[in-house]
Amino acid sequence: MLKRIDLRGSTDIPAGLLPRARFDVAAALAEIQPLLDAIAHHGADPIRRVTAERDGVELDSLRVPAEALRDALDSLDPALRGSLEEAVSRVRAVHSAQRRENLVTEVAPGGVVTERFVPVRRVGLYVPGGLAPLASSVVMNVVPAQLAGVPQIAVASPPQRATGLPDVTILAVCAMLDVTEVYAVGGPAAIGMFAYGADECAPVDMITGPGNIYVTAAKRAVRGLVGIDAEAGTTEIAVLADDTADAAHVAADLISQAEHDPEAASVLVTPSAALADAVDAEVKAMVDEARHAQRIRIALSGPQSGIVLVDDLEQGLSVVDAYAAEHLEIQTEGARELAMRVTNAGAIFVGPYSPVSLGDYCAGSNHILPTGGCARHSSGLSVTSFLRPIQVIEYDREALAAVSDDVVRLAEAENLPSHGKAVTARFGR
Ligand SMILES: NC(=O)c1ccc[n+]([C@@H]2O[C@H](COP(=O)([O-])OP(=O)(O)OC[C@H]3O[C@@H](n4cnc5c(N)ncnc54)[C@H](O)[C@@H]3O)[C@@H](O)[C@H]2O)c1
Ligand SMILES: N[C@H](CO)Cc1c[nH]c[nH+]1
Ligand SMILES: [Zn+2]
Repeated sequence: MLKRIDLRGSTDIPAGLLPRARFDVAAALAEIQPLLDAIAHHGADPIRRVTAERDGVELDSLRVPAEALRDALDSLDPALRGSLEEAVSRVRAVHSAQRRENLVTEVAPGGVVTERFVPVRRVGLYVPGGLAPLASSVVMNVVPAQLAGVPQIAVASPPQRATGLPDVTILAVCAMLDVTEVYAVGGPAAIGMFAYGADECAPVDMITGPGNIYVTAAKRAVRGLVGIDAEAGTTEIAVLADDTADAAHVAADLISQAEHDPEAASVLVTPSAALADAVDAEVKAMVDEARHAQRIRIALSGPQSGIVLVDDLEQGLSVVDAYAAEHLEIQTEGARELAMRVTNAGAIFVGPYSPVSLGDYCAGSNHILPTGGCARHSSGLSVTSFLRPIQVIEYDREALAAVSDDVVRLAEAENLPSHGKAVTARFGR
């Protein structure tokens, strides 16, 4: 089911040889740009129209009423509530450590630069709810935003056909975390609503959260007007494994992420042809038993998935760095040491007992992670995603005088003498 790419004997890793989806974010952007333009010009009407067409829901108000949030929490199964609370407490533990104190540096006597970490004022958090209602993505979005001190938090998630509201567990988690501003809007329409404002929803300053390729494209389109986190699009897993790995575990992990989307990518990188054969056999046996067998089969047999054969773990490391997966599992001898040498990955899962699905819910790490190679330059969602460092510069007379000749010389070198004069004017020169 998984195609083979044989890189053994290659000295370089041509990007075109690595498994990637054919339909990319740029192509999706062309499809949804007219919807974004319509929302920018006409507000809620195009949102109502696309929601009726695609989600089968005629929206009256975009906003979820407060009583629906309360009812959802009241009806939440106690065991599920306990598991959600466990997830929240682990995510809070890890993310609390990311909070930042002001940094004060005395650059020279009397010359101080203070770096203040200021939270974004208003954020729109997207929670997927198309193929699966990702209540855990409420936790992964809201907890870091709250710890950063963001004063206004709005959440959007697609309405479900049966209720006309977002999934009931998603609503319950919003209520659990004291989020009261929730919208029954999904996909690129939600991103447009957050960016431009519509009806009751005032425009936000930043949009975060995962979603399908159209959500990702919409985030790319509005970037600049608003801030965004990484492009956290269609799920990917890469597993770097040698013959110490358990083929059944590797297969289960590849399948777990393929379950998200027919476009999801599952890639095994291994120097062991025997492991490759064993994983392939396990995958074939397991897929038929899976609840979402059809979706998984499409994902695993698509051009975005496959098994890459390498000479050794060193070449494997180069391949996974070039691929820059959202999730990278390392199931090899000396896995921790290898993990510390990886430079490009959204998150790294080390050893036989750290599967990606642990990180999806309960590791304490964040599951909103960069996809499509964006892990080369972006990172997963964190408290710092919601904080902007603002530098405050404060020099006294003596400190400015001490460095004035340098400023004048540097300004002259750039043919900007008035810059120098703005300093010397303070000393009657
Ligand atoms: N990278 C990450 O951090 C991460 C985390 C969790 C999930 N994910 C990914 O999130 C995605 C969730 O996708 P999903 O589809 O299940 O839910 P979704 O909520 O992202 O998208 C569904 C919504 O999009 C709308 N929509 C779909 N196509 C559209 C189009 N062409 N124009 C306008 N609206 C459109 C639907 O009507 C619906 O409202 C999956 O691909 C999953 O792999 C990524
Ligand atoms: N694996 C997803 C990130 O790509 C996150 C998730 C949420 N629920 C289950 N999984
Ligand atoms: Zn997952």
